[in-house]
Amino acid sequence: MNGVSLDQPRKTPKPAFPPEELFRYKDGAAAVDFLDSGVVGYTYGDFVMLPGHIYFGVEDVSLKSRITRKTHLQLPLVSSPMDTVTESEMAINMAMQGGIGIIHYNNSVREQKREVDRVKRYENGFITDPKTLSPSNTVRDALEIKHRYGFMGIPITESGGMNSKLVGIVTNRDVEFVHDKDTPLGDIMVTELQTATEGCSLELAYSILKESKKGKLPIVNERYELVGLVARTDILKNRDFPESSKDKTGKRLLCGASIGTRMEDRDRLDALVEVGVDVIVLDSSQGDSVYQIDMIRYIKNKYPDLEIVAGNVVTQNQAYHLIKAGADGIRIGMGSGSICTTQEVMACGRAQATAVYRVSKVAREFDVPCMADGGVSSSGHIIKGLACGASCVMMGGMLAGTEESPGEYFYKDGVRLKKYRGMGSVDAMKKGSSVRYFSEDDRIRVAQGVSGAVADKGSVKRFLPYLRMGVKHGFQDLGVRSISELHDQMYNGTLRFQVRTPAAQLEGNVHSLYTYEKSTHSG
Ligand SMILES: NC(=O)C1=CN([C@@H]2O[C@H](COP(=O)(O)OP(=O)(O)OC[C@H]3O[C@@H](n4cnc5c(N)ncnc54)[C@H](O)[C@@H]3O)[C@@H](O)[C@H]2O)C=CC1
Ligand SMILES: O=c1[nH]c(=O)c2[nH+]cn([C@@H]3O[C@H](COP(=O)(O)O)[C@@H](O)[C@H]3O)c2[nH]1
Ligand SMILES: [K+]
Repeated sequence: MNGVSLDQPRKTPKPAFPPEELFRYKDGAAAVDFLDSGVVGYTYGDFVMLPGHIYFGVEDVSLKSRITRKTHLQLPLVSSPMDTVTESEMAINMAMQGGIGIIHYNNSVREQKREVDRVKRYENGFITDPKTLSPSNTVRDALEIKHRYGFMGIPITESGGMNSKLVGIVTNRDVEFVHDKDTPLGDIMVTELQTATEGCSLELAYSILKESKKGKLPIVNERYELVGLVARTDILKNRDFPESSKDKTGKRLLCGASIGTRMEDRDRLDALVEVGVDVIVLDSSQGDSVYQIDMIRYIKNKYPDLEIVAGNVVTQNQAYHLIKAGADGIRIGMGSGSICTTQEVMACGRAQATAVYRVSKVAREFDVPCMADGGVSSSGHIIKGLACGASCVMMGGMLAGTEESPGEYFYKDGVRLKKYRGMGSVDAMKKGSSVRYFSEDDRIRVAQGVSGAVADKGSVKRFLPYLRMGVKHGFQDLGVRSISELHDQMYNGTLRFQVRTPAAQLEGNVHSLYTYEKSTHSG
């Protein structure tokens, strides 16, 4: 043993034992021993992984991964293309934290295009919809904004709105000692303004701010109309996202979007490509169809560089067909989602852990990354999805109750909730997806999902870092420092699993308590 004193920091992470000692005993089972079974399907709750040897800190764990052959992520998390989960706000925040969001298509082409465009144009630091006032607004109005939103530094424009001529700025200092709250802002606003022109880089905007020692820098177009604002405090915030997912330009956030496999989806595709979509997800519960194969070939022919995630699949043959057609990523899951009734209604699907294991094994032969989609309700499930061979994990229900998901919060029985529905629920079909479900003469609607509600989860700005940390701790316990190491250990049998009996599953959860509180994340 290479003795290292306890209070000395370990500079280069190194196990305390050589490999033959580290893995001396074959305890538990290899993935192949149970997940390869053609008879029984297992899912995340059915098993646990046995701990490995810790020889590095959580900060040494890297969660870098891929969603397609060429699309890299810093965090292996993806938000599902559902109309109660992913629009631009979710996608921006997913990408800022190193993951990616897939904009749903239960909307018009114009709406979906606009959402993707918002993500692609987003630049952290540039405020595109700042609160503005006009010269005839009063000090009271300015104080009201400060009271409500907690900030000062309000651009004053002729009309009081954006895209109107900039005439001044009002800061804390200007209103602080004004006794008459009815004083018009036009009387006290600062009119000698330091501005930057539309299209300037964030670096330039920040250097102007630093030099001028101002708090806010209005951005104007060639007609001196206000088009944005840069805040000094964002310089600091900007440093909080060094790991965001960027496209080939290195500047814009990554963004995905889903489409279907009908003729009209080709127009949708063109619109999305126009605004720079990075990943197209072909959204179907049963991906192995001639429709999807035609669509993959069509896309690869028209846009050879556009990355495609095909699916959904749960068998090796399904995956093989889509990979042969040209898929760059595979999405796995049929009936495992929290809102899914597919297995019940269609009698088709597969238990998720077995599906992920079997499909990923084939996709690995072709170097095509897999996404484990659905059935995730804890950080442990994310770790298990990755341990079964997935390169990233897609979530719907986990993210639906966050501030960044579409929809408003409401209260039921004193609990703050947000609506969450399956894309195959009657509710969602009524909104638009019914065209995908029924031919014109088909009057009978067969729903494949339900509509419900999930509890408030706060902001993904806090929730994703919590999930990231939970996953990193899991990797540390397993003794693996990266997803590729996890996969290597799983395939070569070093990573050990164990199936849990129903009693063991109960034991592994909270039990025997009269009451308890469970917090999903701090803050
Ligand atoms: N992952 C899962 O377990 C499930 C997911 N979902 C979600 O629900 C939504 C809809 O899923 P699906 O119903 O599978 O959508 P889909 O668009 O793949 O299929 C709907 C119907 O349209 C048909 N169709 C598709 N393209 C066609 C074409 N070019 N010509 C003629 N017919 C065509 C299909 O065969 C099917 O009968 C998606 O958002 C999906 O992710 C629904 C059920 C299960
Ligand atoms: O059977 C289904 N009927 C539906 O209406 C439906 N809508 C979404 N999905 C799929 O469920 C995934 C999200 O699952 P979770 O909430 O468990 O994360 C999603 O990512 C989808 O794969 C559906 N499945
Ligand atoms: K289900």
